[in-house]
Parts: sequence; structure tokens; C-alpha cells
Amino acid sequence: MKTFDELFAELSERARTRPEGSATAAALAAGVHAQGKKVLEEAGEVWIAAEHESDERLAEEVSQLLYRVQVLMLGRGLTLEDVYKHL
Ligand SMILES: N=c1c2ncn([C@@H]3O[C@H](COP(=O)(O)OP(=O)(O)OP(=O)(O)O)[C@@H](O)[C@H]3O)c2ncn1[C@@H]1O[C@H](COP(=O)(O)O)[C@@H](O)[C@H]1O
Repeated sequence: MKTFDELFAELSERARTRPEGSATAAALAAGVHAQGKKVLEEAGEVWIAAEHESDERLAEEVSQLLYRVQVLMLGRGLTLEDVYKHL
């Protein structure tokens, strides 16, 4: 189990080192357009799960959306602080 901040730290490290076989390194290499499409896709899956699926499936889809949002943030070079200052 990991927190939002812990995942972001892990993905930041992947962005820095770009290890072979990393899903994050591949998603970052695909560019912001592809990263944005993934955010939209996962957001749609969250919506569908919220209306029609179990709590467990919804939680899984939300986790994937959080992951995709973090990848997009890294793709654009945003930090957690850049976002948190607006909360
Ligand atoms: N939380 C995630 C995570 N959520 C989703 N995904 C990726 O999203 C894919 C599933 O997304 P989709 O449903 O859109 O399916 P898809 O794109 O058709 O799937 P593929 O055909 O690409 O497998 C998974 O196969 C992963 O590639 C994730 N990839 C990585 N993480 C975490 O990120 C960290 C770093 O991972 P690596 O970069 O792989 O080292 C680790 O803690 C991982 O657990």
C-alpha cells in the first residue's frame, strides 16, 4: 500500500532514471497528448464504475486515474507543490 505522495516520489524516480520495462517511462516517452488521453480514458472508466460496478472495481479505477494524473503532471514537469498550493 502507498500514498499519493509516495507514488509521486516513485514515479519521479522513474522519470529521472527511465528504467527499461517501466510502464511510467514508456508513458512519459509517449508524450503529453497520449498522457492526456489516458487521463480522459481512466476518468470515463471511473464514471462507469461509479454508476455500475462494485466498490472494489471503483477503487481500482480511481487508483488508475490517480496514476495517470501523476504521469501527466510529470510529463508537464509539475510538482506536487504546484498542485497543492491550489487546494
Ligand atoms: N499504479 C500503477 C499503474 N496503474 C496503471 N498502470 C499502467 O496502466 C496499464 C493499464 O492501463 P489501461 O487499463 O489503460 O490498459 P492498457 O493501456 O490497454 O494496458 P497495457 O496493454 O498497456 O498493459 C497497466 O498495464 C500499467 O502499464 C500502472 N503502472 C504502474 N503503476 C505503479 O507505478 C509504479 C512504477 O511502475 P513502473 O513504471 O512500471 O516501474 C509502481 O508502483 C506501479 O505499481
